[in-house]
Amino acid sequence: MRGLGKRYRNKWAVRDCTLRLPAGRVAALVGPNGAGKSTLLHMAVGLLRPDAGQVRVFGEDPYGNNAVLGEIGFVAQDTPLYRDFTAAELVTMGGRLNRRWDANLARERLAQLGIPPNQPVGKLSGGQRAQVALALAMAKRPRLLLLDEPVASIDPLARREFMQALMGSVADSGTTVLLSSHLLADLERVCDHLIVLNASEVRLDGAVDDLLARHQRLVGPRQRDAVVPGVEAVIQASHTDRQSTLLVRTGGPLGNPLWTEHEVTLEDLILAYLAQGETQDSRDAWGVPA
Ligand SMILES: Nc1ncnc2c1ncn2[C@@H]1O[C@H](COP(=O)(O)OP(=O)(O)OP(=O)(O)O)[C@@H](O)[C@H]1O
Repeated sequence: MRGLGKRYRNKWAVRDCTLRLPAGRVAALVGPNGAGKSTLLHMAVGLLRPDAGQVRVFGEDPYGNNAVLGEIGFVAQDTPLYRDFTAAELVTMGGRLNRRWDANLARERLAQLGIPPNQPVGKLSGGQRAQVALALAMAKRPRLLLLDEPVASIDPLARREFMQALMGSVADSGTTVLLSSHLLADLERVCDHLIVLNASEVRLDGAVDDLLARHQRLVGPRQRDAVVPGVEAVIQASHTDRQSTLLVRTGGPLGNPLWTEHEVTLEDLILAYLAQGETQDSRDAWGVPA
């Protein structure tokens, strides 16, 4: 994605987004409600046409491009399916519509999950429907798999099982995965790349290991607006009467005797970048003072 943007009327839902997904990895797309995650995914899968910049999938523009769409699996947030079809019929239909179709994979997954094959999917529970949609997306054996909050409605055991299956499929087939989710603990286990989107813009993008190595929590004597040598940016600061705690981006260890350095977790990092959101526009729209 280069300078990618999408506007609804005069408001940018995604603005100036430049990033590259690492092939064969699982990347997490994280952001608060309304940050622009679904809009970004819809542009990547060719369902929305960008208003600025460009997105390329395997070197091609995905918009209306059937050749490249054959390589992409996508499960939208509301897991849309033809509701009158049974899961078994959908598996058969997938075989007619896709070049590489692993019907056995879909059947095995759905059997293991106890999904009834002969009931219209409209009559399944929301979580069961999500399982059917995910099984179909995996059976397509896509080179790129985009999932918009895939596990939000699935129970914890099935969620763990799905994440493991996802990792297994990446390891076996080299699929590149981008998944949006609010469930940070799940992401911590499976994702090796992170993209944080907030207020329409990419705030953080990189390999999880690198990002964790480049951020630290510093605890030291209370200093408002502290300038600590070697710190590139203060992402989040909190203060008590005596002590300041800073989540910072650094080039490496600081070795500053005033500050103790602590490692951060992926969850710390994500929450710190999410907390940076600007709400002034929203306050203005509601006529509520800051
Ligand atoms: N069809 C549309 N028409 C107008 N505005 C839209 C439309 N779809 C999305 N938006 C706006 O674009 C912004 C981004 O929405 P988007 O659905 O991409 O966010 P999201 O990060 O996926 O949110 P969530 O986590 O709640 O699913 C929001 O401000 C939303 O109100």
